Amino acid sequence: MTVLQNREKAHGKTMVQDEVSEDTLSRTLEYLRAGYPVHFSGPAGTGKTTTALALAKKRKRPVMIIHGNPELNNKDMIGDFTGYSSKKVVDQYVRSVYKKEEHVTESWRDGRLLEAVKNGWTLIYDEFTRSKPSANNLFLSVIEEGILPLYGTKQTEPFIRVHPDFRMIFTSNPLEYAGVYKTQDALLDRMITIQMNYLNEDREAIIIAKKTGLEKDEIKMITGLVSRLREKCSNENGTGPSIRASLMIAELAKRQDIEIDGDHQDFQRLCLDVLEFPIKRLSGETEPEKWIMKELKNLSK
Ligand SMILES: Nc1ncnc2c1ncn2[C@@H]1O[C@H](COP(=O)(O)OP(=O)(O)OP(=O)(O)O)[C@@H](O)[C@H]1O
Repeated sequence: MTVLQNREKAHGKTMVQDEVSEDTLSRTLEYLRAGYPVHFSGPAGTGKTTTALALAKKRKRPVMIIHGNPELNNKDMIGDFTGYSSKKVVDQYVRSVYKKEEHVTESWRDGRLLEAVKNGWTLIYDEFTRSKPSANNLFLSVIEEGILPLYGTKQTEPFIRVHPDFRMIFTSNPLEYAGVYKTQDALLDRMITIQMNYLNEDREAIIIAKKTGLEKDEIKMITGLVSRLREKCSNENGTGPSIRASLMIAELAKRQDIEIDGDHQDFQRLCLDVLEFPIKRLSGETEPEKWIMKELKNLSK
């Protein structure tokens, strides 16, 4: 279970903000305040989780994170009995009298959703479409009726009421991604979906400069290279490498003191290592090294 007490840095996800992302955050914060769940949807590496964490931090409430996966079920969400605890008292104070009392109780552990709902926390449900749609049915009652049904839990109450401070932020990848389930329309209909897309090379360079301490102009060579390759991939009806690839190249070049120069052999090797496989995988291009080397030529100093 992941509970963040207003600590974005715990995931290394400190958000670098500019005017556009500040605007997104302030708009979505208003939606949350009004009680609507917010959903960030878009390709991998477009900053959905980073934005969700920064938004949750703005509420200044503890944050519970659930990561979507096909194994997730109602027991993870609501809770489960974890076993038995027993208490036995044997009283032989009077020798001729033998008195034995035994109490057995079941031990209950709250699930993640129940805990967040009860305490009025902010819930981030990251990549929620990776869970089976049936596991997400509970959210319909939470959003629509303001109750969390305690199905099949042997609890005496049939449901608990949602705390008035409880709020939800969802993130998801597009349906074409491997391992993503189609979400019930009824659930999508009840949230405000913000489409996230790749940032342009300038905005990516600002983020990476802040994260690595390298000069923005140098980083722009990397983000330019990656975004041109991304464009080529999308022309082939695929998706391309994300900001993560640019971040890897920048961090590794800095760490190994490699000059950011398209003619430099070590830099070429690094770019090929980072980019060849994702381009091949995402676009289906059989000779990605040719694309990369051609773009690197334009980066010569
Ligand atoms: N505004 C930003 N400030 C700081 N870092 C950022 C920002 N946007 C993206 N990043 C960095 O880019 C990378 C990808 O971001 P993030 O994990 O938020 O993307 P995502 O859309 O949730 O990806 P996925 O769908 O693969 O989970 C991370 O390393 C993150 O730290």
